[in-house]
Amino acid sequence: MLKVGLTGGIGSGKSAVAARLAERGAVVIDADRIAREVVEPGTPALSEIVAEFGEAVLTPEGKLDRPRLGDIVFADADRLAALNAIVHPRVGRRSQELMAAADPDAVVVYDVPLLVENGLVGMYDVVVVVDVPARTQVERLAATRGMSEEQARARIDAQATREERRAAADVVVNNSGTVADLDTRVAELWADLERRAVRD
Ligand SMILES: CC(C)(COP(=O)(O)OP(=O)(O)OC[C@H]1O[C@@H](n2cnc3c(N)ncnc32)[C@H](O)[C@@H]1O)[C@@H](O)C(=O)NCCC(=O)NCCS
Ligand SMILES: Nc1ncnc2c1ncn2[C@@H]1O[C@H](COP(=O)(O)OP(=O)(O)OP(=O)(O)O)[C@@H](O)[C@H]1O
Repeated sequence: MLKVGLTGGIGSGKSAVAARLAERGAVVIDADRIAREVVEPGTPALSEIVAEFGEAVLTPEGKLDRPRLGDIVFADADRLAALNAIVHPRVGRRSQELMAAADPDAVVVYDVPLLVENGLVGMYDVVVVVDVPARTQVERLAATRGMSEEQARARIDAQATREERRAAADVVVNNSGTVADLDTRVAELWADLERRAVRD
């Protein structure tokens, strides 16, 4: 098994890269998706979040009101740390379970935004960083998720810097160009990962 940690800042294009790697045969484990699953209604994590942040972070249907909680935690580092302490250990455990269950011959890609922030670099054979300037992150988050510049900047500021991420990278995928350019970059990346998988 080749274990690949795939990371990048919010809106950098990690999921776009992960989807293209999955098409080529990689097993992709998506930390954002697991982070959603562990806070579904009825979970202990959701109860802990309500105890910490109050009923105001629930929708009338009893689900987590994600935009509301996002506005709270990305404006206050202490509150974000409190949320992370509830969610991250559960995401870590679940992702390890999925990794352990994957085909031993697979290229397994863990798509995780906070790989550098959470000190996970040493757990992977290869660390791939999807890299764009902050301005591009802001533009794409506005275009695709309707985020204001302020909301986008608050999230970017809660993450590692571009330099910190690049310093941790074995491979940097530049996603400043078009989607067609990204297809080419991912074809090169896949060839590189396959070479590494054979060597391992
Ligand atoms: C605050 C929440 C409710 C906002 O939900 P929302 O649906 O708006 O965003 P979503 O979860 O899709 O995340 C989008 C992106 O935001 C960034 N982000 C999310 N959580 C964090 C965090 N704790 N610190 C820094 N950036 C984060 C990532 O780049 C992520 O890809 C949610 O992000 C959350 O529960 N975060 C804590 C768990 C976490 O760290 N998840 C990231 C993967 S483990
Ligand atoms: N080269 C590109 N040109 C234009 N748009 C792009 C490009 N690459 C990705 N996008 C778009 O930008 C948005 C953000 O990309 P994506 O969701 O893959 O980022 P991400 O890094 O996974 O973000 P998050 O951290 O929020 O999960 C998506 O809507 C995606 O389709």
